[in-house]
Order: sequence, then structure tokens, then C-alpha cells
Amino acid sequence: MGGAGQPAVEAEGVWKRLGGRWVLKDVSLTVPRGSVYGVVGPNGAGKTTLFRTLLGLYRADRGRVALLGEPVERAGGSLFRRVAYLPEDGEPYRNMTGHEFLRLYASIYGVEDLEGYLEEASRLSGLGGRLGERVRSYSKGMRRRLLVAAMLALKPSLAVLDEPTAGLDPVYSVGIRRLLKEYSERHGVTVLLSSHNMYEVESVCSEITMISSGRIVYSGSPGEAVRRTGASSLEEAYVALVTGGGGES
Ligand SMILES: Nc1ncnc2c1ncn2[C@@H]1O[C@H](COP(=O)(O)OP(=O)(O)OP(=O)(O)O)[C@@H](O)[C@H]1O
Repeated sequence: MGGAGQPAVEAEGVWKRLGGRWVLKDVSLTVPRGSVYGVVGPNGAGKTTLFRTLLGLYRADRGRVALLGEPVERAGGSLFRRVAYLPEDGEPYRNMTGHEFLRLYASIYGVEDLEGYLEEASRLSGLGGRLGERVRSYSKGMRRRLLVAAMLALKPSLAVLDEPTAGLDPVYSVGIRRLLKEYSERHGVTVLLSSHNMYEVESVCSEITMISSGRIVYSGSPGEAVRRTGASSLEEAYVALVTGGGGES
């Protein structure tokens, strides 16, 4: 399996056009192996498009993307089995029980040690006896937790999560952040996430990229963003760095 010493994700000069306009403009970033890396930016800045392009779900119009050391356009099943993606609107099937959903997830990824996987995913979900109930009886927080547990228990090389805690209460948000950080530290899982929550990004991410109108306006540590702008918090630094770029423009 090639690319063990390579960054988890490397994008160079990526441009992507959608609906007749450039949504990503000359985006370059490097996500180190084993890191928790955050992408932040206003609504419509291009975060989801960036993730989809990095994962090969969209083809970049210009530039190049390497995923786990391989050019993404050449990547096949053996690479994608090491990558887990949770889209912003990802949902488990409502008519399945939590247990059934985990089994389905394991079969899609070709998990070999099914019992070990189910035990770990069940534990990470924190859902206990509720796993025997249908997903449609779960709250949004429970559904998110089930999805995050399903992906982390795979121990993927790279986990990509688009706004994993959006709309969740603080208890679920803190729980998910803890899982992501622990799994990254303990199992070397590289985590790439997007968020609108600067507290979240500051508390879990070692490096961040800020994107505004499809262009990178900052890459580095959260602390450096604060220092560079002379702001008193990451939220203030973020506003200073993205102001003028706008979101949907
Ligand atoms: N399939 C598409 N066709 C045309 N335009 C698109 C398409 N997908 C996204 N866009 C546009 O591209 C821009 C970036 O969208 P994207 O969803 O990547 O932003 P985002 O940063 O993830 O936003 P949010 O924070 O609101 O989720 C937006 O202006 C959006 O309307």
C-alpha cells in the first residue's frame, strides 16, 4: 500500500467550476497524516465542493489532488476502503435498527472482523439498548453519533466530516469532538472536518484553512490566525480574514 509517508491529502492549484462559475479558485492545501484538520468559511464559500473534489466525487477542472499518496483520479476500491466520508446531510436509513445499519456499513466497507467492528461501533455510538430500535425513533444527535461511530470504528486512514456537529446540542457536540480527537490520537486516523464553530475548530484542530469565495485566505494553526490579525479570538480573526471575500458572491 503506497503513500504511507505521504500527506493524507495534498491539493495543488485546484480549480472547480459549477453552474457556470468558479467555485474553487487555485486551492492548495496539505493535510498531514494523523492530524485533525479544519476547513472553515462562510456559507457558500466552497467547503463542501472542496471536500467532494478532494475525495474524487468531483473532478477538478485544473490542478491536482493526491489522496493517501495516490492521484485521486487513479484511486480505486482498495484506497477508498481506507477513506470514510460523512456528508453534511448524511443520514442512516430510518427503517433500519442501529444494529442493522452498522452491519450494512461494515458490509459496504468489507470489514473482516465483523464482531470486533460491531462491538467497537456500538460502544462508540453510546446508544446502548437503543441500537435495537429503528433509526426513525432517534433524535438528530443520536443519528449523528451512530454515523460517526460507524465511520470511526472502521479505523480509516482518513475520515472526512462535513459539519459533523451542525445543529447538535452541546452534549452531543462535545461527545463527537472527543471521539474525533481520541481516534486521531489513539489510532492515527487523519480527520478532515468543516465547521462554522470556531470554538470547535480551536479545540480539536491543529491546523486550519479558511476559505472565502472559493479562495484560501489563511492556512496555519488557529493560534497563528489570532496572532496575525491581532484579534482577541479565533472568531474575530475569522471575521477579519474573510471580510471582503464574502460567502456567496
Ligand atoms: N452542483 C452545483 N451547481 C451549481 N452551483 C453549485 C453546486 N454546488 C454548489 N454550488 C455553489 O457553489 C458555491 C459553494 O457551495 P458549497 O456547498 O461548496 O459551499 P459551503 O462552503 O459548503 O457552504 P455551507 O457552509 O453553506 O454548507 C455556492 O455558491 C453554491 O451555490
